[in-house]
Amino acid sequence: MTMVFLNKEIRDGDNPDLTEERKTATFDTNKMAEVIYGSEKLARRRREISQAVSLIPELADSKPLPFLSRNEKILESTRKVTALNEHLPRLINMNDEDEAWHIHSEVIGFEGNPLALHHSLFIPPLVIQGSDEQHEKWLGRAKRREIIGCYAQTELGHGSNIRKLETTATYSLSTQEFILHTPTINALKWWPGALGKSSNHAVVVASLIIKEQNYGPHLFMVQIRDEQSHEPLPGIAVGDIGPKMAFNGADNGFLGFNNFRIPRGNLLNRHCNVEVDGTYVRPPHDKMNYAGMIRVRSRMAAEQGTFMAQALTIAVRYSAVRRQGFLENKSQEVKVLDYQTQQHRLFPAIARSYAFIFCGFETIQKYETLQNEMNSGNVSLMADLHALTSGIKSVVTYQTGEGIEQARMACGGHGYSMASYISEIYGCAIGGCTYEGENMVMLLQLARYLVKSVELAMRGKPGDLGPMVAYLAYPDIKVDLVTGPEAYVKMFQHISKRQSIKATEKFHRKMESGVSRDEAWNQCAVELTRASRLHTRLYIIETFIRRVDSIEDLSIKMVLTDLMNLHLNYELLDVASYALEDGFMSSTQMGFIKNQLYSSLEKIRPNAVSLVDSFQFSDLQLRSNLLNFLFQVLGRRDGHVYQNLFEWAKSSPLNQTEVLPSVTQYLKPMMEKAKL
Ligand SMILES: CCCCCCCCC/C=C/C(=O)SCCNC(=O)CCNC(=O)[C@H](O)C(C)(C)COP(=O)(O)OP(=O)(O)OC[C@H]1O[C@@H](n2cnc3c(N)ncnc32)[C@H](O)[C@@H]1OP(=O)(O)O
Ligand SMILES: Cc1cc2nc3c(=O)[nH]c(=O)nc-3n(C[C@H](O)[C@H](O)[C@H](O)COP(=O)(O)OP(=O)(O)OC[C@H]3O[C@@H](n4cnc5c(N)ncnc54)[C@H](O)[C@@H]3O)c2cc1C
Repeated sequence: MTMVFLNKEIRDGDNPDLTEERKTATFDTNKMAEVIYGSEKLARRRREISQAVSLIPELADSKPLPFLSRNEKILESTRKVTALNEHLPRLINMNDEDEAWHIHSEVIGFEGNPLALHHSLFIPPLVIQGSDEQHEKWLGRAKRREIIGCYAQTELGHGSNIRKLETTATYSLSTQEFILHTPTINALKWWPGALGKSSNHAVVVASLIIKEQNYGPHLFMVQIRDEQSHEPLPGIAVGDIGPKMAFNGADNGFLGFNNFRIPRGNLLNRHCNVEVDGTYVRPPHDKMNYAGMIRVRSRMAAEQGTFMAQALTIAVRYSAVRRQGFLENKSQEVKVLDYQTQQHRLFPAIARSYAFIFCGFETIQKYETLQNEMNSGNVSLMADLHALTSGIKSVVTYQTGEGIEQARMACGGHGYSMASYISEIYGCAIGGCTYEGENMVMLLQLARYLVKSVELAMRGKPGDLGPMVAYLAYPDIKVDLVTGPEAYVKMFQHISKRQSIKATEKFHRKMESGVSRDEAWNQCAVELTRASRLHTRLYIIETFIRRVDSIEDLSIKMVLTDLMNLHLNYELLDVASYALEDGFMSSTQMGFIKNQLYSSLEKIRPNAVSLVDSFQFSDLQLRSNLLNFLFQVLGRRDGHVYQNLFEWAKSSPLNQTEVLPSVTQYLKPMMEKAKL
């Protein structure tokens, strides 16, 4: 029997400690899910999809993944994703990217799979950069998965500095073909997901050469394997790059070309072209070929927010059933969630998860606007969005890594077991600090934009500043934090503005002292990245406040206001030294922030479990469902952790035999020898 309470999912048979938590909720988790996922329909669809998936046995893991070899992992992830594809048209709206993302993370989890990049990095550049004719030729086939593709940009020797990619695509006037070539070992493509063994096509980024002139990186559609035999085509060397920190269900690969010819029509040419006679037609923006990267980065805030939310769901539920030590009542040990230190570890990270997801909605919408504008030839929004998403991808990936690691530690010893699933989530999420632009490199991209903006403000042209950086020209007026969120924003604006100005002035001083521009930039780089982080954290705070302001349901608004206040105080405390330094913040204000922070922890405590329940991750998604497979068990919705941990241990292949060969071959002879 299911008891209906504000939190709609209280079930008989659940661990009573968790049931108790769910009863103290002051809001309805279904309603909160609507806020998290953007609408009643989206939240409901997620639940419906999870429910439907749970009824299809072949979509469950057939074996516990941590116990599998690399080959078995790839086989299993491929089995699941192909089985999923069979069911997909019945389960989701095939045109809805959110539904597709949800069902894949539900079924595949964090191991990766050979089609993940096909949908997220092969089809999108084809859509963005391909002409109508090229869509006609490849898009349908790709969408129907007649062909499998990946995105091959990074090389062994270069990832960040795309202008120095060494793979060349030389236009041959006589045959009207491009000749792809890998001139050195360093020029081998290296890292692309699903390139090694699964893909038979790739969008390849190579330097376009026409009549010995280098026109920089361009995108080409390249078939790399035979469609029948799946053997590499002559002139192609391709393979897997070996095991990684995570994503071991996917075959990240290498790729080399030996004067491999492709037709002229394989240059993705919606925005640029090479005509038959070798005339180059420029795109409307120099960095048009980088647009796909803006797209992926714009999706990373929401993506990473949900990664962290999954780790926190596991850690918070576990913290409510784990009892250890005493507070006042010496007859019963307390839930570890009652310790202030535990709350301080987990609750600010919950707030960040919400903040990143809300911020993610805004960036995805901004990207969609950019895409529409680009389609009609307007590229004026590109620079702003490039700067914004560069900062956001860097800050959210780093803070998500911190949050997931705290979630792991908050689970004590069991957090270190793969039964927690947290290490797998961490391995996947932390890759985000590197892929789609190494974080420092991307922070420095945003810094270029901030420096230019400060220079505009200094030249007395504040009117030329975009809305995102208008605050750089605001006067400094002291604020009283008691007055609420707006005062926090103003305090943060002051801190961010001051750091941007300080870094810019330092940069100018260096140049004035005779140091070259590039060298001066490098000597200020740490200060510049600090400016970028502050600017981005300010932006995230503002999106959180905007989202909470827009909510009508009072019970939801109240708990999200608590969460937002926690976020504001936690973030400001973290950067307070910047404002204490110039006296903009007083030590009294600092004390106020700390007290507010501790009081937010207390306010959130009764809602903690329901705040993570609201993400509505299924046990399958958290790999906590022991019914389908003996797999990770710590974040189970029903809270029955201990008996399932024991089952998990029993399922270890090591326990399938009492005496291991390691004992018979080595330990026993050693002990026997010692007895002689
Ligand atoms: C379940 C789990 C699932 C999870 C599934 C996980 C899957 C993971 C898949 C991963 C895929 C990948 O990693 S794919 C590979 C991704 N690779 C990257 O992201 C590479 C990062 N590097 C870059 O983007 C570039 O090289 C960059 C750093 C920007 C430098 O480029 P350049 O040298 O050409 O440019 P610069 O000289 O520095 O700058 C020149 C100007 O161009 C502007 N500029 C630069 N990029 C711009 C852009 N995109 N849009 C607009 N403008 C741009 C700058 O602001 C400058 O403007 P001014 O200031 O006005 O001059
Ligand atoms: C899980 C995963 C999946 C990936 N998938 C793909 C894929 O599908 N397709 C693809 O093409 N690529 C992929 N990549 C590659 C990825 O995009 C690159 O690794 C990434 O862009 C970083 O580039 P790099 O390896 O050259 O790092 P480097 O640039 O070599 O970074 C090394 C260090 O140098 C520093 N550094 C470099 N340049 C500067 C600078 N200008 N200023 C200051 N510091 C600097 C960095 O901050 C870093 O600390 C993937 C990578 C991973 C980890």
